[in-house]
Amino acid sequence: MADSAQAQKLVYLVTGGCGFLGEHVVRMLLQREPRLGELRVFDRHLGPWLEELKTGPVRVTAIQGDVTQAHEVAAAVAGAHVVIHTAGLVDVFGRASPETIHEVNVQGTRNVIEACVQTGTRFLVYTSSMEVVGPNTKGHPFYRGNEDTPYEAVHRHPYPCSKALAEWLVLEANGRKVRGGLPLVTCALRPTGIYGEGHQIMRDFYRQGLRLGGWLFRAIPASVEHGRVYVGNVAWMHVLAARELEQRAALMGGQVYFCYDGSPYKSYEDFNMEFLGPCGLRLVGARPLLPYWLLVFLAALNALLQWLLRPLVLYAPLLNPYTLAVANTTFTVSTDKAQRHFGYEPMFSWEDSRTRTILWVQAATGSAQ
Ligand SMILES: NC(=O)C1=CN([C@@H]2O[C@H](COP(=O)(O)OP(=O)(O)OC[C@H]3O[C@@H](n4cnc5c(N)ncnc54)[C@H](O)[C@@H]3O)[C@@H](O)[C@H]2O)C=CC1
Ligand SMILES: C[C@H](CCCC(C)(C)O)[C@H]1CC[C@H]2[C@@H]3[C@H](O)CC4=CC(=O)CC[C@]4(C)[C@H]3CC[C@]12C
Repeated sequence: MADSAQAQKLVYLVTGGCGFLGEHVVRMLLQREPRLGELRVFDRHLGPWLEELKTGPVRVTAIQGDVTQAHEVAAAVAGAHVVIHTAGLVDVFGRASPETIHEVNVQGTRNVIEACVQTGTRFLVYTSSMEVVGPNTKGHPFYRGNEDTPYEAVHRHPYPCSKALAEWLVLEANGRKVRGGLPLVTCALRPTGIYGEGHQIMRDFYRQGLRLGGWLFRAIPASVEHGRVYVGNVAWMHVLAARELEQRAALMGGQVYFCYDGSPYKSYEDFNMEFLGPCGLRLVGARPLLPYWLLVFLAALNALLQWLLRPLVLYAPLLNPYTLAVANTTFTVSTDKAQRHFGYEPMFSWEDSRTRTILWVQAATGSAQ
């Protein structure tokens, strides 16, 4: 990546490259990174769609592996110029144990950092989350906040705890000497709730609506705003950050960036209706149909049932005390830090993002009208 080697082809590694975000990062790199010579896609579960990418001009190497296994990570990282670490266990529903979440998100990230240090890879972009900041357990609103907005970040749930610790590890590793003696340069990107093609929870809401005869029932007041960002823009931000890390190492190294775009500020449910509405669903109620205390009770009941049934069956509904608290607490970002530090502008307008997502929901659910 030095001046004398402008034409040098680079090796990128994307961990979690077959996930919702990871697939978009992989495709974005292939479309928008002209210096890409080889793209390594590392995931526990490889997607069949990778095969079609292997016929293009860039060498695409699919690596089935587990980030919790240090030797597998080190083998994948060896010889890579840049690592984009998106692999993670995204679980706020109690499907996995706290230990497993920690193992994948924290130990997995530690393994990636150590592999960079041991093998001489200098540039690491980490997919963090808004959840490392909040919403906190006290339900304090974070209204149009930026990376410097003071906020009492208090974590109890295993997922935000693990993301916060992993992010800290990544930022703390900035400046460590890698093999060969040069410094590691790291940064962390913090998406808010990501939406777009491949968003499984959106599909779950659609199916839930169908089961209820095409109706969804408002549970959260429309005044509670929830930050959302389109997956294509999050992917683009990763690609740009990775590209600029060397030239702007002093500015970007050790920094965090919220992921943002022109998506409107709305409640979680009203935002989802931007896509589910055109697919035939209706949201009933200008105000929540159930009193909040009843939702709290139902969420607690779900948590109790999950605990009681665990020896027999996995019961993991969308509503639990944690998801209710997140959905019911305003958390929106307003920042231009990524633009100032590495020239990020959203690649997709809100209209494009909306259209693409609607087309995906329609195709994924066979709901085109
Ligand atoms: N979905 C969202 O709204 C947000 C996600 N994030 C972060 O973005 C990243 C990607 O999330 P999504 O794409 O939504 O999740 P996802 O579950 O679709 O993708 C995660 C990928 O990581 C892989 N993976 C999981 N455990 C692994 C392991 N032990 N070894 C190797 N690969 C493993 C999975 O197979 C999957 O392909 C995660 O780090 C998550 O914390 C951050 C903010 C919001
Ligand atoms: C599933 C929740 C909505 C259910 C509300 C109910 C039961 C009342 O209808 C989702 C509300 C907010 C979501 C989370 C948020 O977008 C932030 C996230 C960031 C991440 O890093 C991972 C995903 C998530 C925790 C996301 C998960 C679903 C919600 C809790």
